[in-house]
Amino acid sequence: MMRLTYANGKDEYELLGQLRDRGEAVDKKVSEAVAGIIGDVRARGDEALREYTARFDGYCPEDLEVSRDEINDALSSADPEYVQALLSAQENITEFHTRQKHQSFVDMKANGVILGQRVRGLHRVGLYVPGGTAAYPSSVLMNAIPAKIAGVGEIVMVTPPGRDGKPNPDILLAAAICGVDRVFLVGGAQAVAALAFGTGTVPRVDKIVGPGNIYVATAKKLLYGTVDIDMIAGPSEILVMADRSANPRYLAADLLSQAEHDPLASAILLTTDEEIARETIAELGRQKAALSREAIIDQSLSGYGAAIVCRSCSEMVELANLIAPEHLEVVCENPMEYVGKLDNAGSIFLGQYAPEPLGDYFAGPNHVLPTSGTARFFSPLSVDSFVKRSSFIYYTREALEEAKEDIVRIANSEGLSAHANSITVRFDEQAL
Ligand SMILES: NC(=O)c1ccc[n+]([C@@H]2O[C@H](COP(=O)([O-])OP(=O)(O)OC[C@H]3O[C@@H](n4cnc5c(N)ncnc54)[C@H](O)[C@@H]3O)[C@@H](O)[C@H]2O)c1
Ligand SMILES: N[C@H](CO)Cc1c[nH]c[nH+]1
Ligand SMILES: [Zn+2]
Repeated sequence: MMRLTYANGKDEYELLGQLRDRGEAVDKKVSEAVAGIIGDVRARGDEALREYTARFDGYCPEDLEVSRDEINDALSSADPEYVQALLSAQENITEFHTRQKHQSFVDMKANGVILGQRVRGLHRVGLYVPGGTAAYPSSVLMNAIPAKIAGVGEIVMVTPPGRDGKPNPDILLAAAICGVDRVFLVGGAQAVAALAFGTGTVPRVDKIVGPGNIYVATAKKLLYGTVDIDMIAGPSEILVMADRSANPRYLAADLLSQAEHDPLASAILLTTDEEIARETIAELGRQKAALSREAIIDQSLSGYGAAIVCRSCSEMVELANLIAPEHLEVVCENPMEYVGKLDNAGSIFLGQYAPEPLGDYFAGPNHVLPTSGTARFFSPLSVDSFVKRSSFIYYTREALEEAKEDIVRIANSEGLSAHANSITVRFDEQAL
């Protein structure tokens, strides 16, 4: 295995370690500050929420909730072609996620026993949408659509106000399209705390989803348990596997698409062909100079980028499974052959015409994916992320009597005589 660097000189395994650490960076100072904000919002509710909004966002709107009229206006005043693009994306995302839906079931056995599982949407979910340049309408779709399909009772969105105290119109538009129920202009750790505890204004939710900066992510981590959370999404990642059939121009474009997200984003090329590696590196230089986010791209490529020349396709597969990337492109001949071998990736893009941004915006699968190597054990955001299951059991007297001895034996082996008694009391007058 040989490594051609975009800009630095680390070996493959040092790079892997760094990719994981990015997602785990816990800043003690930030944790302390966030714990303080959480405690304050819990104790003082809206008063604290307003104070932090004014301090961190520079302005606190009189009414923290965006009115229904304002949400509807975002839809009526938007560019119709943009609305149509979002509606087309919505259709694909809805179709894909509908396939994920699990039904409740009831199993009625011949002896009168009834067993079942009820699947229901969470009652109320909070959707965090970042402010600033990373406010992505597409992320509103990716969070709200599976929540709707799951049957969530109410979707409450929070997003920081802009410096003018107003919401981002594209975010409001996406909220209107997806049927988000309520929108509040609050952000940061204080918004997460408000959703977790409820304040006079912001209602308490069962689960908080959506990405955010270090303050938001730390608040979600600290409040997990008080409220459920989706995941802590770290900086974006793309890993591309390419053989000699690949086009370096496309490879570079796809790597840059994720590098532009964040200075901590990672863009790595694995290839069996040294010439492809060299040409892709040349293309990266040429294309990035023409893009608007060159400074971010430079930091991302030099910090967490690499082109690695592998001895074989199976070595590429081995390395891909080790890295467990958020996005994995397979730009090889017969890409379908790889699907069953790639165990650790958030989302896999197959062939020359499935570039990563297709998944970010349009194809249908979710773009909220595990990062920093957590694709080893986490899955993409899905309808399952928004449901709760309860099982139920009905037994007849006869069925319980038949099971009695087995249950009592197991209870006694655990030394739990009250458990055993709860069974025998129903059949034995002499029991307690
Ligand atoms: N993985 C994904 O899919 C994805 C998508 C979109 C955005 N993101 C990430 O979301 C993040 C967005 O960050 P952002 O800052 O633009 O928006 P944000 O909404 O996450 O954070 C803004 C809030 O941070 C708080 N804050 C700022 N400085 C603070 C301080 N000193 N102390 C306490 N609180 C403070 C403020 O309350 C402010 O409202 C980026 O890191 C981006 O990479 C990830
Ligand atoms: N690629 C991002 C997740 O890593 C999601 C996104 C939103 N908009 C564009 N891209
Ligand atoms: Zn993206």
